[in-house]
Amino acid sequence: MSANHSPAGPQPTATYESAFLKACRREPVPHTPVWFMRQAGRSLPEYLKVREGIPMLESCMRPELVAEITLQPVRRHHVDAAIYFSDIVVPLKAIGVDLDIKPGVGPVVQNPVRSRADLAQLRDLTPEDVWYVTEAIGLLTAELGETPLIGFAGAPFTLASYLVEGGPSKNHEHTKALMYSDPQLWADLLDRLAEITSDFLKVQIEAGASAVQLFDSWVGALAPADYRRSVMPASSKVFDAVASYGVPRIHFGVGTGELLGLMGEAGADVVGVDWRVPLDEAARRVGPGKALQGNLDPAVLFASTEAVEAKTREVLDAAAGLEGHVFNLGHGVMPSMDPDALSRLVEYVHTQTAR
Ligand SMILES: Cc1c2[nH]c(c1CCC(=O)O)Cc1[nH]c(c(CCC(=O)O)c1C)Cc1[nH]c(c(CCC(=O)O)c1C)Cc1[nH]c(c(C)c1CCC(=O)O)C2
Repeated sequence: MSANHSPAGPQPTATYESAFLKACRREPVPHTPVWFMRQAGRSLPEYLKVREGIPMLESCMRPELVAEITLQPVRRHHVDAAIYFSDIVVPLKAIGVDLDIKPGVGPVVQNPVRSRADLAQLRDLTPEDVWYVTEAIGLLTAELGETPLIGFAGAPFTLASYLVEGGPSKNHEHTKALMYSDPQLWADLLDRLAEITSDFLKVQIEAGASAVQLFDSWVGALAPADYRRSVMPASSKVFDAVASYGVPRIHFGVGTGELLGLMGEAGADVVGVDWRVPLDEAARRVGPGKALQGNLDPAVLFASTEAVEAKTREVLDAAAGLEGHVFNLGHGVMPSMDPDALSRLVEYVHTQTAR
């Protein structure tokens, strides 16, 4: 376990004093820190080159390749944080769930989880199951210097959605059917996923990740009362499980305008906001004591440089009164984006917010 991340609490280091971690802790920053969800990936020619012929899940299990792909956007865009290259289904694959990531589709699960007997697929995760994560993070922290590394995991609801549907889904119909018709099985499934997710995040923090993001990408499909009753206990369990490490915990979902307060309450230090709610309004919904992350509409990156700057200015203006702000897109980088536009955006935010 690295000295930086002992349960006794983080020690002051150059990484600890980075703009990204300061913003997460709601401390004054030299400039607004920037990173992008899905910053590593198909928008970068250097990514396409090193991934050539290697299936997605296999690439997540090769430490040198993971380190290289994670570093690519840091070198190119000068973002303020790296995000560990992996996928939300990696811990499920690691415990033996029969699944694959199909290009252009996403995660596909061979035997969807729909009955109590299906829960047997979900055994505990051990650090040995994901040895490559520990090894890759070791390589990364050595290379990254003071740039913090963000670890991540899928949140119980979003993982459950893939497991129950068997693949990507628009309406989450099997998932919601299970949640409403068998609340006990649903609660047991989410609790199981919370355990696996907690253990997966602990591996990443103990290897050297200085922050974690819990992706609940699809939870915006739920009404607040259902979120509170059927999802929040499992997400809270994950945040509680890693609280003692003292690293910032970020929580993000898409279409979560009505859930922002509850997602903060679940135990996040930083609440991620998509592009649908301006950050000043998001801050009112989340309440005091939390930093916010976001929230430029990713599609803006397809517009002219002037339009990108004008829309970015709107985000920065709405963020002016926040306790802490990490600049990001409202969702991930898309494969067809121009990487140069992303590099220019990082520089624009840095120069506009230099203090
Ligand atoms: C829902 C979700 C998934 N995976 C993830 C989420 C949550 C974030 C979000 O809301 O976008 C998380 C994820 N997946 C990936 C990362 C890498 C780190 C980063 O942000 O830079 C992260 C953080 C790599 C990836 N994960 C995936 C790719 C693309 C596959 C490839 O490059 O061959 C990458 C770079 C595959 C994947 N995996 C998933 C989808 C929907 C897809 C896209 C399928 C496709 O369009 O081909 C599931």
